[in-house]
Amino acid sequence: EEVEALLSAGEAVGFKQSAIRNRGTLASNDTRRTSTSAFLPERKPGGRSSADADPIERFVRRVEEITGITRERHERMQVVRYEAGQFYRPHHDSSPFSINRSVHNRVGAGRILTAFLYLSDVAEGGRTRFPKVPDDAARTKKPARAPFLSFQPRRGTLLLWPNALDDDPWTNNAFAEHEAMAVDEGVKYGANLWLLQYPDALVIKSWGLGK
Ligand SMILES: O=C(O)CCC(=O)C(=O)O
Ligand SMILES: [Fe+2]
Repeated sequence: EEVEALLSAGEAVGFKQSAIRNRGTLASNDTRRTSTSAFLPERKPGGRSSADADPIERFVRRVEEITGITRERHERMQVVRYEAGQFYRPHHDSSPFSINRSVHNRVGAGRILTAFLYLSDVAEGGRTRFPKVPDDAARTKKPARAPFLSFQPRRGTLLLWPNALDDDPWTNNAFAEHEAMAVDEGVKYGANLWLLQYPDALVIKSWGLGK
């Protein structure tokens, strides 16, 4: 039900060519990311709807419980869509924050955790792969293949990973680099919920996403 609700919310907003940040400025048509995406409306901290009536509300509460990070520090959810052949090359979800730590004005900065929910099964391709994390189990089974950690999308499965270092939240965890491999067949959907070091209000404002 949560998956269905997130898919319809994405459809309602409409999927657009995903933008990507290049040294702080937004660039679409980037060859590193060919998928489309939709940012869902902000979930107001004061405006908690009933979890019984709102499956997205149930999902958000579960993420709050699991991570201990409440919605003031959630970015707007982003639903992503990949058709066959589409991908997102290796990247880090959190921007480097060294330019001016005192002003939280760069979108994508301070994304300390990523919660990524698969909204569809993908039969072939479309894996989420962490090219800096050796996967010893996979290497033992298939020495020639899959030496790095990767996941096949399964509808309803949540991946949660740390983008920052525990003892220095402004420094990127290099192992958190990841990519969405090209989908071979079918359509892949997922939802990003980025959990922030600071409340999201300033980010939304500076990126022009808010009212
Ligand atoms: O689609 C995936 O498997 C990962 C998506 C992703 O990395 C992102 O949207 O930042
Ligand atoms: Fe990502």
